[in-house]
Amino acid sequence: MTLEELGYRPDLENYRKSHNLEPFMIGRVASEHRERYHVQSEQGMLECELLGNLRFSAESRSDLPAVGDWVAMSPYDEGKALIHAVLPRYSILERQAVGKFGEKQIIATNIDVGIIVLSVNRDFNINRVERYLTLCHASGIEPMIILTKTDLITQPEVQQLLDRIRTRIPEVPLLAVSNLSGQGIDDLKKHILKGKTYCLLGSSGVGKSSLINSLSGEVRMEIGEISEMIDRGKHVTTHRELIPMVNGGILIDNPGMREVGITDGQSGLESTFGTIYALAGQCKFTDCTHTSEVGCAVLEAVRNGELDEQALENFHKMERENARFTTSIREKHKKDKIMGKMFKEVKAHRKRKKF
Ligand SMILES: Nc1nc2c(ncn2[C@@H]2O[C@H](COP(=O)(O)OP(=O)(O)OP(=O)(O)O)[C@@H](O)[C@H]2O)c(=O)[nH]1
Ligand SMILES: [Zn+2]
Repeated sequence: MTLEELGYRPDLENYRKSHNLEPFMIGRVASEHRERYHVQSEQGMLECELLGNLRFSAESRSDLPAVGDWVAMSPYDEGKALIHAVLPRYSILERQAVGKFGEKQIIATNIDVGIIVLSVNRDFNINRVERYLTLCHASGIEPMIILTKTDLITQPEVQQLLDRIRTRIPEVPLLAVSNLSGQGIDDLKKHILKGKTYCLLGSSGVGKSSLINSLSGEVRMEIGEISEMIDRGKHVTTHRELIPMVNGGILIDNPGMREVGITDGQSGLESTFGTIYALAGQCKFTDCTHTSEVGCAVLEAVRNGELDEQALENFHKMERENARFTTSIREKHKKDKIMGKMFKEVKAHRKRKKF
């Protein structure tokens, strides 16, 4: 695969040139496991480790390579290379780190489009779509919405559901498909573009794996598993999370991606709830919370049917979660600072006492 086919862009090449990275080989991280990486390059899949310098200069885990990253490498053995640098990311999908309150964990980077998936049956839930939408907006990812399993209901019913989504979310591309009958799949394929990177966001069981099969550019036994010739011709199966799609698109699918979204504190509310923010400008009080105030333009819009009440409820809920998350980050930074100060004092004390 050429770098362009992997999604390489002119701005990345410019960065490479202006930062003396021309002698290095460029590749894209396809999987990561305990600081060992599989990197897709024009020479095939390489097994990579970090150059010591890169690890020691990293201030946090997010400075280390993640799936989707473009990296500069130097090969040192057949099929092996050292990673020297991570090129700048144009989008980052992250979530609150499990068990570490207030800390973030990168799931994947350099994604162009987030395909938000919901199905016509049990999973039909516009609040959840708004959550994924907010996540996309906060991450620098362009959203699109796919309603799946349309074969389970009649065409007018499908249209009704699409209309319900449309009234709440007016501007995001919206399509309906069935993985079973294939209806709408050709239309969806037209939205997949060469060199663009996609990810699928949605609850378990909405049909993400089936969509990957429908949109996958190659015949595969099991998604993400491929055989590669590495280690001097030894044939091994590696887990790969950059999946070729139709028309030359690239799909990132990794375990973290399947868990992202629902409880993550993220900003980006302004983009998802643009209508509410616009209305808020007309509220009587500048610090209006849009809950019970007199002269609240948002509540007025709900009363006269301009704004969906559920959208406002969802907004309030997400806003509260976001506030909690922001507070926990602030507390963590404060704690880190206190710990740092204590550490310094102990060091100075030891120096004075010479032990
Ligand atoms: N009727 C119908 N069933 C579908 C369609 N797409 C997927 N399914 C079924 O829905 C179930 C879940 O589909 P998956 O593709 O595994 O869903 P998923 O989102 O990948 O689920 P996770 O792997 O748990 O995240 C399977 O039994 C599929 O056969 C569809 O368009 N129509
Ligand atoms: Zn208000």
